[in-house]
Amino acid sequence: MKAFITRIIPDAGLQLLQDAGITITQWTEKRDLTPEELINACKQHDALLSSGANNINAHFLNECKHLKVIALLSVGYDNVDVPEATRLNIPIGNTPGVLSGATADTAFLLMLAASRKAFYVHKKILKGEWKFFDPTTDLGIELNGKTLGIFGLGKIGMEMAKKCVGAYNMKVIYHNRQHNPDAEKTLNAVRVSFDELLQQSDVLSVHTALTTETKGIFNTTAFSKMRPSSIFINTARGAIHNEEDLKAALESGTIWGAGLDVTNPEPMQPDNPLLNMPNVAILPHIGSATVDTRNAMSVIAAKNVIAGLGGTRLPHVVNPEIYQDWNRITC
Ligand SMILES: NC(=O)c1ccc[n+]([C@@H]2O[C@H](COP(=O)([O-])OP(=O)(O)OC[C@H]3O[C@@H](n4cnc5c(N)ncnc54)[C@H](O)[C@@H]3O)[C@@H](O)[C@H]2O)c1
Ligand SMILES: O=C(O)[C@H](O)CO
Repeated sequence: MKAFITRIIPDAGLQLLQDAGITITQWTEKRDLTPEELINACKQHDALLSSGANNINAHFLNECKHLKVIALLSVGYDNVDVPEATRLNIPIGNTPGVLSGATADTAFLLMLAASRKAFYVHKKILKGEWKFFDPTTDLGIELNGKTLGIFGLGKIGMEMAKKCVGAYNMKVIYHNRQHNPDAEKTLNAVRVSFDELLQQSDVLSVHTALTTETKGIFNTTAFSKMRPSSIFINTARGAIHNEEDLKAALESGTIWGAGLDVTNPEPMQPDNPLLNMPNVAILPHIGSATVDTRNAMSVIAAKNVIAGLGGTRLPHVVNPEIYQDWNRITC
């Protein structure tokens, strides 16, 4: 059995695949594969282990319907046409849970960096302007006792909420499809409507998946309901906010600041004005990028590949409905 891997992954995952007797090809170039290159590579393999950068759309899936499994090295799967994969009986695996702490750390880092204009004043040092800290424009704001609003209180949102309560005794409100009884019990979190989340948050942190419902939901209308002193954080997916509307809200003082680990499109271009705004902190989608977390993700992804190639249920499957009728699985 042969697996194609679209980026360099940690040895922990590679070792598991090799121990299972799977022949591996890894894409090691510093650029992403083109769609055609990905299809051509997958035609020679039985399984795909994919970074979030690949567009697993209906065209790809129909060209590569022989694949026994597609294991993502991510928890998000908005880059995959899941209904089409399900129709073609291709199990899709992801890596939930193990990256929640690291991604919440990234949201926390961005919150703090935006609140103290840290990236902006750091750039002043690089420009030889250490002495020119301007108390009329460069002062930050504090977070102690402020209200944290979480949009999408799942695994990562919960980790972010815990950190903010622990560090700054922040009050937690959230907007979610369902109640989160754990957060309500342990953090006194209060579930609110979307409008209340916008109106009451001092820091609003986005932790939902990108779906048709959440795409572009943070637009001019949403920003106009937020507090002028508020900070918008997005570590989920760039397309959940409208970048032009965010820029306008920051320029006009409709909101105070922003921290982004995800942009739309990615990569963000170096001349993007957001990169030079004082109250904005931007990172290049590094949410899960720690040695420990990437090791753990590679192990889950490898286990998903091994299960898929063995014709058994993936430990972490996005489309479990394909297992409703086991006879439909072709091994
Ligand atoms: N920056 C990064 O590197 C990075 C790393 C990991 C995950 N992510 C993103 O974070 C997302 C969340 O990951 P998670 O593990 O916390 O997922 P999760 O499923 O545990 O949590 C998502 C929560 O959002 C809620 N939700 C979904 N749609 C909603 C809607 N329309 N309105 C309100 N709530 C809604 C869900 O009910 C759930 O509670 C992923 O889908 C991924 O896109 C980014
Ligand atoms: O969804 C995820 O896990 C991250 O964004 C990594 O791509």
